[in-house]
Formats: sequence, C-alpha cells, structure tokens
Amino acid sequence: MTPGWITTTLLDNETPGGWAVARSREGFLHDDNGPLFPREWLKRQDLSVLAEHGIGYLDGEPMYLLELDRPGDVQGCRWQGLRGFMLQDDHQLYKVLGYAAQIGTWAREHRFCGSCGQAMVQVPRERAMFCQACDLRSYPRISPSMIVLITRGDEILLARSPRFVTGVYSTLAGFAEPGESAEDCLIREVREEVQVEVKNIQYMGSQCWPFPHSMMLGFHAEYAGGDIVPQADEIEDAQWFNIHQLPPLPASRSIARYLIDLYVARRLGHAEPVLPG
Ligand SMILES: NC(=O)c1ccc[n+]([C@@H]2O[C@H](COP(=O)([O-])OP(=O)(O)OC[C@H]3O[C@@H](n4cnc5c(N)ncnc54)[C@H](O)[C@@H]3O)[C@@H](O)[C@H]2O)c1
Ligand SMILES: [Mg+2]
Ligand SMILES: [Zn+2]
Repeated sequence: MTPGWITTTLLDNETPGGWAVARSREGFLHDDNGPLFPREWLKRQDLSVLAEHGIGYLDGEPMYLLELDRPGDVQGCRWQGLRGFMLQDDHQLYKVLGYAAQIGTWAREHRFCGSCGQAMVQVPRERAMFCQACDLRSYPRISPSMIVLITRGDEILLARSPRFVTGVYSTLAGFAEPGESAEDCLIREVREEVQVEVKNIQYMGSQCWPFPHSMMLGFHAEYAGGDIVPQADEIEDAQWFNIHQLPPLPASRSIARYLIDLYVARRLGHAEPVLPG
C-alpha cells in the first residue's frame, strides 16, 4: 500500500470496486463517517450520475468521482460544500475533494464539444475529453490568478470585497487576462482595485485554489505611490493596516493568509509559516 493521495488517469470505469465521492451543485455527499463511500454501494443509490471519473489512489485504494446532475436524497446523508471541508482539519481529505471538484466541474462542462456540439468521450489514460466528430480534445481548465500583499513598512494594504464574510479583509487578487504576464496582471489589478502603484515585485509561491479552478500565483510588492481609491462594486473598502492591529483575516489555509502571516513573522522576527498546498 502506498500511503497518501496520488492523482492518476490510469483507473478505468469498467473495473468495479474502490471508493467514491458524489458531488453535486450542493457540494459533496457525506454521512457521519465523511464523504468517502464504497463505490459499488454509492452506485446503487438513486443518484442521477452525469459522469464518472477515476481520480486517483488514496492510501493505495482506487478513488472515483460521481458527478451528479442534481443533489439526490440518500438516507442518513447530507451535503456539504468544498469550503466547509477546507475549514476542517483533514488536509488530505480536502486535497482529494479539491481535485474531485475540479475534475467534476470540467466533466460537467465538457460533456459536449465546444466546437461542433457532439457528445464527447473520456480519453483512456489521459485527463481529456475527446470529440470523435471533429478531433477536439478538452483538458481540465485552470485559471491563473495573481494575489499580492502590498506593504509600506509596518503597514499592509488589505481590502474587502462585498462577497467576503463580514469584517474580513484580504490581499488583492485577480484573474490573468490573455496577453499578460503575472506581473502585468498584478500591476493592472492593483491599479483597477485601489489605484495604487507598486515596486519591487517578488514571487512568493503558488497554491491550487479549487473554487472553481484557480491557480494562485502569490507575490509581495512594496508601495510606490498613489492614494487608495476602492474600485466601485468590486472593492467595498481598502485600507492600510498596521501589523500590530490587523482586522479579521482570511482562512489559515489560504495563500492570502500565508502572505500576510509571512510578512508579519519576518517583520517581528517570529518563526515563518509554511505555505499550505
Ligand atoms: N487562495 C486565496 O488566498 C485567495 C484569495 C483571494 C482570491 N482568491 C481567488 O482568486 C481568484 C481571483 O480573485 P478575484 O475574484 O478578486 O478576481 P477579479 O478581481 O479578477 O474579479 C472577479 C471577476 O473576474 C471575472 N472572472 C471570473 N472568472 C474569471 C476567469 N476564469 N478569468 C477571467 N476573469 C474571470 C468575473 O467578472 C468576476 O466577477 C478567485 O478565484 C478567488 O477565489 C484566492
Ligand atoms: Mg479581485
Ligand atoms: Zn467536435
């Protein structure tokens, strides 16, 4: 048995057995033992399955995803979103579900060819959907997104979007657009969201963010000029916060929190945090 979680395209849907998770727009099906069920048992429940994908091996056991058309009722079971699992302690389970969620979103959105409209089929041993009518291959979508902590000595620039939990402030973030480098994106997003200029841009690390398919590229930048002007509709408020008086911050598993904690730790000479995967 190989311990841990290994994603793979080697599983085949015709081979019975293994474990499975069921996902719908309501999140993952779970009971008191969690969201992993014996696959053959799960397939006997009255669930409307849109797609089935072998996603990996968990502690040596094959793991499958059942992507559902709608959340069904299974006795003794409930539904919980991926964010709820992220906030729990089991990091490995969150990685399994995060991967399942990204494959599920892609499988749901690529049942038909985006070029000619015909039904697509899974490619064996490759994470791809294939159109036999026009040869188009579609791979899981990953959206590069930039995230940056802007600092000015003991102050850090944090903002809140109207979508955030009440009171929480975070670093600035945004999706890369065609034609941009990560640095171009960073400079544009910072200008758009707060009208501030930055300098000394430094890459700090990256994180998969499966909500629904972002790849977060994390940066630190120093303030170079301009007064904060929050972008209408997108940014509810943005402020400089002293590192000794910070507002409620994002979840500890986010790269946003890591960028903030790392800067504060370095400033205060404390032990540095580890970037969550
Ligand atoms: N892990 C973290 O710590 C962390 C922290 C903050 C933001 N994020 C993530 O970063 C991503 C970008 O942040 P944001 O929401 O501020 O982005 P943003 O500032 O670019 O604004 C969001 C808007 O971008 C557009 N959009 C949506 N999906 C897109 C895509 N795939 N490509 C291009 N444009 C798209 C939509 O109009 C949406 O309203 C989001 O997925 C967000 O969840 C992660
Ligand atoms: Mg943004
Ligand atoms: Zn096609």
